[in-house]
Amino acid sequence: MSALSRGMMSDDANTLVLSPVNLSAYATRSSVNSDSQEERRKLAASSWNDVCTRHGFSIATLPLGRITPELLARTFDVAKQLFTLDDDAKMKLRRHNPADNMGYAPLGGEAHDTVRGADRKEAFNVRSRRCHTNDYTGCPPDFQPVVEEFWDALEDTARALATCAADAIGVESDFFAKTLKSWEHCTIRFLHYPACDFGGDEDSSPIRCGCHTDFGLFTLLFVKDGESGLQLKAVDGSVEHDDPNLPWRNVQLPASEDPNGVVMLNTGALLARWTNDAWRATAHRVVVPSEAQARQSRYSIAFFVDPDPEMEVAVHEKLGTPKYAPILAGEYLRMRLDEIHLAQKK
Ligand SMILES: O=C(O)CCC(=O)C(=O)O
Ligand SMILES: [Fe+2]
Repeated sequence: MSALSRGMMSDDANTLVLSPVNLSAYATRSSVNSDSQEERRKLAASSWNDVCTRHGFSIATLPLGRITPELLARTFDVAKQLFTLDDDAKMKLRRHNPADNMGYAPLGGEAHDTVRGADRKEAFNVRSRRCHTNDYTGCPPDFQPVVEEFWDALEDTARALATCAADAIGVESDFFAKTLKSWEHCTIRFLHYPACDFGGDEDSSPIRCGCHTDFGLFTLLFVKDGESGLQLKAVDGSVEHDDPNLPWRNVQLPASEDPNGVVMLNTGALLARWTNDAWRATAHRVVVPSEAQARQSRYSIAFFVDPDPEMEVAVHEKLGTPKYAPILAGEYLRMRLDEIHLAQKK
């Protein structure tokens, strides 16, 4: 467990301790629609709203719906087995291209930050089995069943969070959730950042994941053992991308949280656009903060939640004069994915 990620420090210019938001009233199905349930939902929506109007990152404690610490641990185990395959075996899992965004993506395949160079990460992407054929040939035997169980749990929870987001910004409860039917554009991305050289400080060390904002509605991010390295820029006003005037801040979990029992929630650029910038999309990156961190692997799992591609993303009339023209969700995602792959070719 990383001491760095669970320090006793409070917020300062260099660190941001993520606020826990209690979303269980949304994630746990209850047949009883009691007043207290209603109160808990209101509290959840308003506390998530409070974070997201400042920056997009918060945490929720597991279990959240069917996402339990136990299922998460099993999922990390199979992901680790996959990344521990030898290089030849992993190259056979390579099905990654901009059009389908599935399968293995080797080291050096993506650059978010063209100045710092390619990300020091390898990834394996899985998409909804209802719309896509994930090819698990060559994966460890338990990978597919565990990942499918995890996917189903993620879907349920993401739908609940979409409802909470709509309540939080004061539009119809199903405003976002009704755009999540096919899950066609959602992706689970398993990430492994292997051990690497340490250059003396984070700026002269390899970048594990370059500066970016997530594209979609929101991302559920799980970081094994809460390993450090994640940094963000808490934005002010309508800044979405990397503003050189804002400092990078190290993300920390509250000391009271078990790092393997939380999920980080991160709102994406599409949601910022959809809420007319009422909610933030926050630039973030993963660096190598110390020699000790450089010496070890870092594992994380991101579930990128994107509306179905044919859904129109138009600012709700309750959210003021639209700053953005309506766009189809699929068109928007394609535009953002192309940006990464173009940057990589530069
Ligand atoms: O691995 C992490 O902690 C963050 C990964 C991330 O931001 C991403 O893949 O979009
Ligand atoms: Fe991200």
